[in-house]
Amino acid sequence: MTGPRPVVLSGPSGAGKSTLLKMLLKDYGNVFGFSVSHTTRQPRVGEVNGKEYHFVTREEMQKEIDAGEFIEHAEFSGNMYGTSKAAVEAVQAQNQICVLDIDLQGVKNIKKTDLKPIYISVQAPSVEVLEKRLRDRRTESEESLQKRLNAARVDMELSNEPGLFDLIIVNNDLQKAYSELKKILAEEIQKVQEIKKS
Ligand SMILES: Nc1nc2c(ncn2[C@@H]2O[C@H](COP(=O)(O)OP(=O)(O)O)[C@@H](O)[C@H]2O)c(=O)[nH]1
Ligand SMILES: Nc1ncnc2c1ncn2[C@@H]1O[C@H](COP(=O)(O)OP(=O)(O)O)[C@@H](O)[C@H]1O
Repeated sequence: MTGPRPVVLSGPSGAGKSTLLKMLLKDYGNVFGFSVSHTTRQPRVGEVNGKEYHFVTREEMQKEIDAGEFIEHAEFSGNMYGTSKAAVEAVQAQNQICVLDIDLQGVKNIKKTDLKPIYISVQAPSVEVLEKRLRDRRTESEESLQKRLNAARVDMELSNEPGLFDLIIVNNDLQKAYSELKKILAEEIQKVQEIKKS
């Protein structure tokens, strides 16, 4: 049996992907499972190894990439990020909808695989709003913030490419954005809930 379709959440750093994902996992904890990526960036305060990310060194990650253990990987803002085969398989083994939070390079590389997810881009209403959200989040140094804003400008432009995403959510009002997200996922959520009931 083929499991439920995975979901890709992409979009600039600070657009609200993790916030929306947390809401989904809170409301449908049994239906969705997060694909825990690997990264070489430092953990933020409150982040737990194995939960938000597998925090690894560049050497460790390169070794696993060379061993063919990754579906995709990319360099973002001076760090490596990647989705291991094991991360996706762990979620699929539970018959859950696998959610991947990946950048645009990841989206392009996932398109070359047979994963066939629903592609969703989460965008902020403007670069100015994005900058304010990132500053208020207080997770980034000034250097890291500027790198993210530069990447965001590129993301905002390239994400409009026709056919790249199934849906672009402009996250202005959080509840509205969440409703849009739930709406596009409704059919898939229902399928999983029915399987779990039977
Ligand atoms: N290609 C790819 N991108 C990833 C992966 N994991 C996270 N990212 C992206 O890396 C970027 C930075 O993520 P992070 O450092 O957590 O910062 P945040 O998005 O500001 O919370 C975001 O655009 C994520 O979507 C991955 O496994 N592969
Ligand atoms: N609609 C919104 N309005 C105001 N602030 C928001 C909204 N959505 C998210 N935020 C805040 O913006 C910051 C960035 O959101 P986050 O989910 O961390 O983004 P991402 O995961 O895309 O990097 C967080 O501090 C979050 O609480």
